[in-house]
Amino acid sequence: MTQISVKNLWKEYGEQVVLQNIDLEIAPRSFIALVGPSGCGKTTFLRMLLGQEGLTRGAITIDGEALPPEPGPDRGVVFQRYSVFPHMTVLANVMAGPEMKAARLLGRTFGATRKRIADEARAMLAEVGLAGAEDKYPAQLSGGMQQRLALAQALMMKPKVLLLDEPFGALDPGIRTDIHKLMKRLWNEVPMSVVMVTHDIREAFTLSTRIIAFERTRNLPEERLRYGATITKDIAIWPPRVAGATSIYDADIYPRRDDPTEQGPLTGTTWAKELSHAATHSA
Ligand SMILES: Nc1ncnc2c1ncn2[C@@H]1O[C@H](COP(=O)(O)OP(=O)(O)OP(=O)(O)O)[C@@H](O)[C@H]1O
Repeated sequence: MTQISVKNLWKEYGEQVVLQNIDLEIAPRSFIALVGPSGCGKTTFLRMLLGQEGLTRGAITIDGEALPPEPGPDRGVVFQRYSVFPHMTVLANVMAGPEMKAARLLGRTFGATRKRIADEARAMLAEVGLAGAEDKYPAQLSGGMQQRLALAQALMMKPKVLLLDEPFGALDPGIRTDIHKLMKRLWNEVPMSVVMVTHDIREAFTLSTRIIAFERTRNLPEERLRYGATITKDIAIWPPRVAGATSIYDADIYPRRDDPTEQGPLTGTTWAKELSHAATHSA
C-alpha cells in the first residue's frame, strides 16, 4: 500500500516562488482533490509528483523511497486533453505502455506476450465501457470516450498513484456524471491512490476522500514574486469514504447486476485479479 510524504516542499521558477512550505501525508488508497485559484501551482505540484518537474527544496517520498527524478510506471497520469496517441487505434493506445515495458525486457514483444497484453487491453477497454471501439482512432471518439481511453491507458501500467489534471473539465455535465461513476468504481477496485486537480468543488466532494486547497496567504502585488501558495485548507470528507469498502456512496456505482446497461465490479478480469493479488502481497 502506497504512502506518499511531501516534506517542506518549495518550488521556485527563477525569482518567482510558486509553492512554499508544503507538508502533506497522503495515506494509502486516498483520493485527494487538489483545489485552488488559477495559477496557484496545482499543476506544478502534480508534475512534481509525476517526476516531470524538479523541486527547489524539500522532499517527496513514496513508501519511504525518494521519488525517482523522472516519470515511471508506478505513476500514471491523465490530463484534460491529449493524454492519448492520436495516430494509434484505441487498442494500440492501451497496449502501448505494457508493450514498451515488455520490449525493454525482451528486446521486442511477440507471440504469447503480445497476445496476453492484447487480451488484457481488451478486458480493460471493456471495463471502461469501450468494448467495440478497439479499431477506432481517438479523433473518432467523443470527449468522454477519449477520457475513458486515457484512464484505461494509465491503468494498464498498474500505477500505485494515479495523477489526474482536470481530467473531466472539458466534458458535458451528463457525460461527466457517468465518468464520475466510472472513476469511483475504478478507485474502489484498483489498489491505487489518486491525486486529482479540479476547479469543480462539487466534483471534489463527489469523488475524493480529502480536499486540499492551495492558496497564497500574501497576495499584494509587491509580494507576489516572493511568496508562493501553501496549503490553506485540509478537509476530510464526512462520512469517511473508504476504498473497497461498501458504503452509502456505493449505491450509484454498483447498480443491480441484472441491469445490462451497467457494468459490475471489476473482479472478473485478469488484470483486476493480478492487481488484487499484488495488493494482497504488498500489504
Ligand atoms: N515551466 C515554467 N516556467 C516558469 N513558470 C512556470 C512554469 N510552469 C508554471 N509556471 C508558473 O507557475 C505558476 C503556477 O502554475 P500552475 O500551472 O501550476 O498553476 P495552476 O494552479 O495549475 O493553474 P490553473 O488552475 O490555471 O491551471 C504560474 O504563475 C505559472 O506561470
